Amino acid sequence: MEDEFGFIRKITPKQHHQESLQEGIGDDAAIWRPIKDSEQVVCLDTMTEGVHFTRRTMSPAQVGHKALAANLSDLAAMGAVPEFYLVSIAIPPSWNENELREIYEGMDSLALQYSVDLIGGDTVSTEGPLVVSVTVIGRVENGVRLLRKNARAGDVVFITGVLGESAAGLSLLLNNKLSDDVKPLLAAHQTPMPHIKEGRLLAGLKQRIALNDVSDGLASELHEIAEPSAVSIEIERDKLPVSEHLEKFNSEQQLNWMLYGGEDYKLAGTASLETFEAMKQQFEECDLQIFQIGRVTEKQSAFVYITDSNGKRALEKKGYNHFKK
Ligand SMILES: Nc1ncnc2c1ncn2[C@@H]1O[C@H](COP(=O)(O)OP(=O)(O)O)[C@@H](O)[C@H]1O
Ligand SMILES: Cc1ncc(C[n+]2csc(CCOP(=O)(O)OP(=O)(O)O)c2C)c(N)n1
Ligand SMILES: [Mg+2]
Ligand SMILES: [Mg+2]
Ligand SMILES: [Mg+2]
Repeated sequence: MEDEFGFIRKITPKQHHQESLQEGIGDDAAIWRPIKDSEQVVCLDTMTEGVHFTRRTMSPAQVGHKALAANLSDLAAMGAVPEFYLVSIAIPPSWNENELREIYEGMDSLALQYSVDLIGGDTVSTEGPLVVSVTVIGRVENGVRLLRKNARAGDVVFITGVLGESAAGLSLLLNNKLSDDVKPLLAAHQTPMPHIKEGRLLAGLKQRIALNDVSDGLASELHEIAEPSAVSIEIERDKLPVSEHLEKFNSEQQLNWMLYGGEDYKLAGTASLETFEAMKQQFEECDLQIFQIGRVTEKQSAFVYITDSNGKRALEKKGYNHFKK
């Protein structure tokens, strides 16, 4: 690596897509003009080598893709349109300049699909593992609040896609079981696509909807809705859609990945039956998936249950947890 200034020059975009951008990379900070009648939405997620990826599980371009995708997924869970992103990267000596460029290429090609502009960041060296933090900024129409606390008794619980593929992909990568037929599972882990379009459809309904993206696993995300909403949630085992790519694994393994695997980046939420019917119709028209998997109940607060042929049991708030291993 020559020096950080040369590196920054190389990763600076030659053009931008958001007309609201006034000043991007190159000064002390970026400036943009918020669009009328909309509110700003912002979030940040980090990927650390050894925790979120290893050299064996992900290529540099995939690390870049996924770091941005995980953030876009949080904007999707707020129903927002993504506009800008910033990247902080802490670089150990073991990563060369080509690999770092590939990380940015991975981000860039995903960013292009949503016309999201890179407008800043920070570059530092470290003796620790590689750490990439991405901040994304977006907008949502005034007053749209797809909040975790919005669930109410009687609501339908839904998800916008199948779950468990990413965890299955990770398991195959870690156990070196790589054949052509598992490629979709590897892709689910390495290059997940955020459900921006789904989030925008949900925002467009202008109804009360509780929403969360699935980063830590369905069980954990449903608790994150149940707790602030002070409701309980019951899902049905038989209603959880099983990915065709998971069919060859046994039912217990499938369920474990679906409930606790995480990094699916699909959306999970609740809405009234009436809103859900409207949702279903719009998703169908756009050829997008949505599945009803359960109901919100009012009994005891903040429990999540699953029912199957053996009856009903409580689901722990288990899933990926950085401080419990
Ligand atoms: N270190 C931190 N400092 C400040 N806020 C944080 C920090 N970590 C997480 N948060 C905030 O806590 C909330 C939950 O974060 P998190 O569980 O990471 O959500 P998600 O799974 O959607 O990424 C978010 O509002 C996030 O911005
Ligand atoms: C090598 C490796 N081991 C384990 C995992 C699994 N994993 C790491 S972090 C994580 C959860 C999601 O990351 P987090 O930082 O909690 O994102 P957030 O919930 O803030 O979006 C999972 C399932 C992985 N991706 N790679
Ligand atoms: Mg987070
Ligand atoms: Mg989230
Ligand atoms: Mg998490």
